[in-house]
Amino acid sequence: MKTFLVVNPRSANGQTGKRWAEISAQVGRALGDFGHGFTQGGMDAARITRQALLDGYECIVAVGGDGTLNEVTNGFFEDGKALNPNAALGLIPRGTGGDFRRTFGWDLELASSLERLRSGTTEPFDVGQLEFIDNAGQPATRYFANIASFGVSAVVAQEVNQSSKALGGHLSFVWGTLKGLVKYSERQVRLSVDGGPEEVVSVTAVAVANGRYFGSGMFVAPDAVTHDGLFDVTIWSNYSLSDFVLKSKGVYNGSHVNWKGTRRLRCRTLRAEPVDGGDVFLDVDGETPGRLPCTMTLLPGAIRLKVL
Ligand SMILES: Nc1ncnc2c1ncn2[C@@H]1O[C@H](COP(=O)(O)OP(=O)(O)OP(=O)(O)O)[C@@H](O)[C@H]1O
Repeated sequence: MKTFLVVNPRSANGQTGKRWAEISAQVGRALGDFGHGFTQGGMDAARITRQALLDGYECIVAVGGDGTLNEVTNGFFEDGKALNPNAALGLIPRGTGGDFRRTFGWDLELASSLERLRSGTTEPFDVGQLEFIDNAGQPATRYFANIASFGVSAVVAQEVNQSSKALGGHLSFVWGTLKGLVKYSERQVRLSVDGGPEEVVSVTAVAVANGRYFGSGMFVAPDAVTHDGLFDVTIWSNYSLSDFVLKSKGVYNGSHVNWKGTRRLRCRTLRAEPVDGGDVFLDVDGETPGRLPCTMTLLPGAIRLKVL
């Protein structure tokens, strides 16, 4: 498989760029010839990915955090269709949050990533398609690899992305979660799943999950599978700052699914709009591109994923 690496030099707090000579030498020893491009800013990874696929590369590897993985995933699609459904997405995780890799139990060691990339194994990979209102107020489409959510999670993501993440992934998110919960007030949102009847739910956060973790290790969708053709949706209602502080362990070990305010369902599409017309923001694989109303649609096995 012709391999191309999309490298975010700023990921892992700039360590990826600083250590690139060393990383690329190891990649070359493991894979032989490979192409690569450095990202320069927002959505650059998608542009580079699209070009690499058009140039005939069959395996595109995101070298960065969940944000880079999201942008690379976006680059696999044009006009709602995969450019090459047989092309594979790979990951050399270099992020601070690292939620996507946790679903698969992948560590941060370069040697284990290279073992995955060297193996010929791929599996079908479901991708989420999100139609929403972007930060400029325009209708937009974005794809997601891991989890799209709305409610307090987006306020937390905004807090975390504005910080330097110098505390490291976990502490940055714990601090961001506390600040987000102080700022956020519960919102009423009209939901409809798989085109069924509308229902108004009280939203602390709603996570529409392909993978299992968000918020730097919160085990929000413990049973999600990235090739089962379904979103796992977790709805958190009427949780307060004190719930999260006093019972935070449950969010990280998955036992929150048994709490009174947690509800779960599975679906292929979900539509959401705020009841009172105010802004409810979105968190898409850790980025905050806009707000509701939105429609999320699962594209089953839309591309392939490099696994061991
Ligand atoms: N050259 C660059 N300079 C500054 N920002 C960049 C550059 N290239 C990409 N970006 C931005 O970096 C963000 C993605 O960062 P990424 O997720 O890879 O790393 P991270 O923040 O360390 O990890 P994580 O998301 O897992 O916490 C995106 O918002 C992207 O637009």
